Amino acid sequence: MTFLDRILETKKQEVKKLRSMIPYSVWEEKMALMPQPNSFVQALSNQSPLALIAEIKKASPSKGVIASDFDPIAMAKSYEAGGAHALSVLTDEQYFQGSTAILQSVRAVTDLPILRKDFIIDEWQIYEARAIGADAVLLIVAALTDDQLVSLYRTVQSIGLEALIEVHSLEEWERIRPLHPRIVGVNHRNLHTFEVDLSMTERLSQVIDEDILLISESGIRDHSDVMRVKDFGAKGILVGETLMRYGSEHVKQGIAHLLFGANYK
Ligand SMILES: O=C(O)c1ccccc1NCC(=O)[C@H](O)[C@H](O)COP(=O)(O)O
Repeated sequence: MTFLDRILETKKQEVKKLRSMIPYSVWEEKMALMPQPNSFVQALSNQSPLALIAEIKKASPSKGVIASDFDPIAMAKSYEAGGAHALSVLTDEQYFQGSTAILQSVRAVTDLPILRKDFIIDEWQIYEARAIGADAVLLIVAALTDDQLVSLYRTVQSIGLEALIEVHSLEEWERIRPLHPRIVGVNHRNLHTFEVDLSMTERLSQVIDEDILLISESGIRDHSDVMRVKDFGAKGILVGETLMRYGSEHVKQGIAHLLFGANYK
């Protein structure tokens, strides 16, 4: 069993339990009260030098606890003040120490578009995402069959959310191409070994259509990495650990260093 299989097995059990506790009608009522989602794609388009999705991430399977003094609200405010164009919030509890409550608390303090970062396998999670204030959800191609991808993507669109569809290989890109996504995430982290390979963006940017917003994800450590993926063709980056390690007091400067380099004043 691979690590991804393990996560998906846990997720299946979690969703089964939650589905039996909270029926769809609860989300339907809550969704009706929510304001229109903020467009993730719009917020990330045409940004210079590229768009930044800043991630709120307390811990991860590859690194353990990243932020021991985790304060998601302070972090969200600092990300916004530092110029992030959108936020990503981990809601998986078991492997990332995230939660839907964290996403809701972040929603209350920012108008930036929020991506619900989780292992989405069931439409129930998409309705929940909309009801708690997310504007977009992550769909990981490696975690889904073609039928699931089509059906979950349609559900996302039917309730006015957007999907960041994440690929790790050329084969996965070919699987989602017929969906004509507007935004695609290329994840540099191998989900089995956790190794990070930035050249994944280079390889995939050669085949991903020019008009698609290509977001480079994972393992981006400094300005030279940012420039590297930008040169490869990325239009945006998704960064968690590097920014989280600055802490909310220093992350504004961290974003400037990441995007503009050491000479930034
Ligand atoms: O971060 C992990 O260790 C991880 C392990 C297994 C599956 C997914 C994982 N991360 C999810 C992400 O996609 C990252 O949180 C995101 O791309 C940010 O990465 P980073 O900047 O390296 O924190």
